[in-house]
Amino acid sequence: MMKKNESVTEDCSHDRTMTPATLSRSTVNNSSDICSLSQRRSGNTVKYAAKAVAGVFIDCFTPPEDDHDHPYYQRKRSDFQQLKSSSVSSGTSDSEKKHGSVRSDNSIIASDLRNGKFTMAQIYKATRNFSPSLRLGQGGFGTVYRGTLNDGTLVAVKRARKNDYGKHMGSEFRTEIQTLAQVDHLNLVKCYGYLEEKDERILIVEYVPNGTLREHLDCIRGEVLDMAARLNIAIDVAHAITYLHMYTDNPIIHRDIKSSNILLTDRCRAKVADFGFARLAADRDSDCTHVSTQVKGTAGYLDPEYLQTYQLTEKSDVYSFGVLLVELVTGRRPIENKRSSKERLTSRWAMTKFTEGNAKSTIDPRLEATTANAAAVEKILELALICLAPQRKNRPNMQRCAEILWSIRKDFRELSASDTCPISPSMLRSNSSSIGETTVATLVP
Ligand SMILES: Nc1ncnc2c1ncn2[C@@H]1O[C@H](COP(=O)(O)OP(=O)(O)OP(=O)(O)O)[C@@H](O)[C@H]1O
Repeated sequence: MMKKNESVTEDCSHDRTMTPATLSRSTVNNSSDICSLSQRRSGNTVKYAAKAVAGVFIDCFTPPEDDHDHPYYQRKRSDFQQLKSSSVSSGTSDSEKKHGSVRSDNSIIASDLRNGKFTMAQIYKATRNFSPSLRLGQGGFGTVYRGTLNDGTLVAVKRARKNDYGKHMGSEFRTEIQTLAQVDHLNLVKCYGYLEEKDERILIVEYVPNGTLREHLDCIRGEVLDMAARLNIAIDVAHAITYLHMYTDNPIIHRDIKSSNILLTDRCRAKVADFGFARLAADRDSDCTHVSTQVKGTAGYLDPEYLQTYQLTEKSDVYSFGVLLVELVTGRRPIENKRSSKERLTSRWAMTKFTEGNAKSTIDPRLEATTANAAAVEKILELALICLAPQRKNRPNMQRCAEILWSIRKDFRELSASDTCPISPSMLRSNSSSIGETTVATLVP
């Protein structure tokens, strides 16, 4: 029996190693983000402010530990039983047996995917031979295409890159499948099926039509997201991560929460994608509080305590979520290399401004200057501050984040309804808190 705090050291031999490709996408293993850690260390007054604030707030944010019965979260796993029980490694050579009842005309419908009754020929048909015109994007795993099934269902077909790192890509593929097979939530991208055939590895997931959150914040897609949409997105993501942490068979740590992994629907609701790095957390029922593992994630989003200790808990996702909240407020990327050194690390910059009582200077200039927006920004940054607490014990859990965001959205809606005047200067200077009983202004040196 493992003692509390004893780490579970897992076999990381299958983990993706650092490659020029992964580095160029800012996805790091270990050392490259140590640098940003030391940057964060130097002169980081925000950390100490965060620590102080988080310390005081800890009581307010101590979650009901065993509240797994929140009515919002429903478990619906039955659809995925087949997926789960299927063997990922089956059928590279025994294709005939595996795909015995594949449709002769190479057509394909959604239930075929779930039942594993499909072949590469059908995938070629659905993607028109992986037509470049259907290419949706490229990531660490490979290239993503839009596909159309015979019943009209649109799907995203993720085709693993074939290269020297095949072995590692294969492990990433399996990680993604095993994780996806467990989850079923409105705010998580659904997995429809997967296929391993010869050197092809194909994952077919729900098609989410409206690009990534990052594309929207960069204004290369759609209209500017207003504050109401940003709050909805934050809440959707909080629900998705809460589900992963609390309502799956085994808790799942996403490990790569970031704006480019948040896909948007036509109505700008969020679905969290890309479980390639996901790691099953320590079993809820065991005494173990963390898993020890090679550091993975994306620069700018990585939990400093995880970087130092290699110990992964759900609170690492909470930290990344804090970075995401700052992105939603500021519109900036977590690391902005072209800015002055004070502004390069967006979270540090925004938290410093917030604790100085100058949250207004961090607001995305594309957002309208209204009192409702200004008030929401104050409260979102306040939540970000505790999510970004250097020590995980001082961070709220995701369920608590969702609750706080509900309350921020409620206040925002009420204020918006009566919001006809632009922001008053005194409002922008105010740094008072509505989270918990305590006023942040009184805690900041
Ligand atoms: N389910 C989907 N529906 C629609 N488009 C998608 C879907 N999944 C991915 N995409 C598109 O394909 C691109 C690449 O996705 P992918 O998940 O492979 O990598 P990524 O998340 O961008 O990068 P990384 O591998 O570094 O996390 C995305 O940026 C998005 O534009």
